[in-house]
Amino acid sequence: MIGVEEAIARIRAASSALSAERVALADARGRVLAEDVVAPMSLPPFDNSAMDGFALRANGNAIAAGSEFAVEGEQAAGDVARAARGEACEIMTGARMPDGFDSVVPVEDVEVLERDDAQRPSRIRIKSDAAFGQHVRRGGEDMLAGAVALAAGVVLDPFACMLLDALGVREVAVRRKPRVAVFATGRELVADPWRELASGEIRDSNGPYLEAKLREAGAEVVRRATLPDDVETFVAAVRDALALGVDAVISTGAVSMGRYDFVPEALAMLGAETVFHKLRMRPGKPQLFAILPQGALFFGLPGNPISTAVGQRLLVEAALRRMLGMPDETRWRLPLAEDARKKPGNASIQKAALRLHADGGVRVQPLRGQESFRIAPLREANVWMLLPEDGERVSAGTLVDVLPPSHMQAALLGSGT
Ligand SMILES: Nc1nc2c(c(=O)[nH]1)N[C@H]1C(S)=C(S)[C@@H](COP(=O)(O)OP(=O)(O)OC[C@H]3O[C@@H](n4cnc5c(N)ncnc54)[C@H](O)[C@@H]3O)O[C@H]1N2
Ligand code: MOO
Ligand SMILES: [Mg+2]
Repeated sequence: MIGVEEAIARIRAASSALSAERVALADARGRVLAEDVVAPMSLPPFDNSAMDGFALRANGNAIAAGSEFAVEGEQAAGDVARAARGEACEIMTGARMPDGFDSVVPVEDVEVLERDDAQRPSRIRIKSDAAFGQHVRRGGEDMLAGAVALAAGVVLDPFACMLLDALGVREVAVRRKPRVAVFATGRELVADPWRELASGEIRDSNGPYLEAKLREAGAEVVRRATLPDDVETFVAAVRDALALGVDAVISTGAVSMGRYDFVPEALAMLGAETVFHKLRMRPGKPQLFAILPQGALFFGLPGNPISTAVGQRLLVEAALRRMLGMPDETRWRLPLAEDARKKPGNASIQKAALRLHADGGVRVQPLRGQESFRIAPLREANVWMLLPEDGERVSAGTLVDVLPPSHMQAALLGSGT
């Protein structure tokens, strides 16, 4: 039996970046850049005023309080470049600096001495010393044309899109979304939320959970179904999914030791190569990973809801990140808020909550109810923590691995198709 890190390493080795496609920036939110974006222009594009006030020519010198200037004309945001004339020019925030002007005095730091017939200031006195170049936003100060604006592998979240919109980038090369199929197995499962449960039945919660999390992680769920405990039906469903050209098939249930745990048999029938089955990890021990004949990946996640959730987060997301050309994830290392218990000999992945403490530090709080059937503690959870194989107690204050919420790494990935 292999450990968690070896399992992740094997999954990464089996996953490669998908092809790129060009899409309009407006449709690219949440997608992952496949190529660096080079800034086609500088930001700001031209020297402009940061304040409403008066543009002056300081010519490299400070301007003393009490200095007076004749004002000629005005320059508003949107006005074209203007040739230098006069000693001062009325200027608005965002307006292009007129040629030859280099400093701006805000309107509130100015006394208007005279006005023209249209009641516009024609002579001003500045109230306090002004520094050369003040309140001017220089062209290219934020970003220079030709600089790498965003690197390949970056998620186009709203911050990234704000930059690209400002740069006038119309189209970007992004990775194709991984296409996945999700099959929840078990004849006890009821997919239709309107149907009354018969004796022995439960609702399918893994299927909708996986669909939501896979989308959030950047995948497109092209098929999702609830299947009975029947190997032939399962094999047929996987073949149909492969015919749709999926990159991965993800199932839940039927990977343990029960009479109806048929997934290993189905994989043999499909001619798949099983890379691992069972990990030194709790919960989620019977995780299965295989490669289907056409190269699609197969994840057999154990049926208990928490085992499914940790398999998706720890294993499936490692593959999706490679497919999307994203950097492999780096875990956070944070101190435990209190002692945590675990079984020796197995890594333990636990429901946990990052909490901000009065001292300003963030600590990882292990939550009550770690059993793999318990989903109610997830109401409090915001991360998973991963404790090492050795030992049965990890004491408060120890730095532990934390898997951050995937949306914090993957931003708004796949919030719709
Ligand atoms: N004799 C042994 N029995 C079990 C072992 C073992 O080592 N020896 N391992 C246990 C562990 S650990 C796990 S995890 C589970 C894994 O079971 P399976 O992957 O075979 O899953 P099922 O048997 O189909 O279901 C397990 C459990 O989860 C519920 N379930 C399944 N699918 C869903 C779903 N879509 N939504 C909600 N709940 C679901 C199912 O009803 C069962 O209660 O095996 C242990 N047994
Ligand atoms: O490994 Mo199972 O997932 O403990 O419940
Ligand atoms: Mg079972």
